Amino acid sequence: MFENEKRMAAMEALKFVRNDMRIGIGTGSTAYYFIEGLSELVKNGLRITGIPTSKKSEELCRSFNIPVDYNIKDIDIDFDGADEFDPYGNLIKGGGGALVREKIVAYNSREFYVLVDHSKYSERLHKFPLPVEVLPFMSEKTLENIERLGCRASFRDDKKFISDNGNYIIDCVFSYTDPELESQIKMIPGVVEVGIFRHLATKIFQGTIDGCRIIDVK
Ligand SMILES: O=C(CO)[C@H](O)[C@H](O)COP(=O)(O)O
Repeated sequence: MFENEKRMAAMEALKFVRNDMRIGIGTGSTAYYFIEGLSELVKNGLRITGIPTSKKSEELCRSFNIPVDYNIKDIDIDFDGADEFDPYGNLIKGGGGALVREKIVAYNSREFYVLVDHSKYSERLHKFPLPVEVLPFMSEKTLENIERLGCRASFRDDKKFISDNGNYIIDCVFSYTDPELESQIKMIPGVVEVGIFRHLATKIFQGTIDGCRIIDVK
């Protein structure tokens, strides 16, 4: 859905990539367009090092001959998609189950550029269930503890979905996903990471019917 908008967001963001940059490479269908476009630039001589946020994106990079290295201290810009964003640049991420690595890369990047289609915007985060990665150990209790915060929660694909880190994803339906929930959920033992990304995005590239809108996050 909205493939053209996703492609336009990715193409606009690619204009910010320069020689010798170390860049975070996201996960998902919008990130795919970014990786595809990046591979063309690399083919034409651009020198960059990529830090992929999932095994899938790493495989894609390698198949496109995009150099990959995880032993990088400074990441210039991270480019990734999102499931939902609000006017303050708060994000829900993890629809593809890659939230742990995505958050590590975003946190350690000087800039974090988010690539989305128009449908991802909400005045208040409520449309997309909040993904939470949890350890398998006593995960039923972890789910119960998360539900106590006021949501309906379920294991993704009845525990058949296993993250790149060997963990489960719990999808949590809140009537409103208050960004403040990030720290409350993270406090629960067994929780590895929460798909709320606050104070991380620096620019949002939102594909629209006739182009791409760039939002600078204050
Ligand atoms: O967080 C993610 C993966 O864990 C993705 O960035 C998010 O799900 C958006 O994906 P898409 O670009 O396919 O809509």
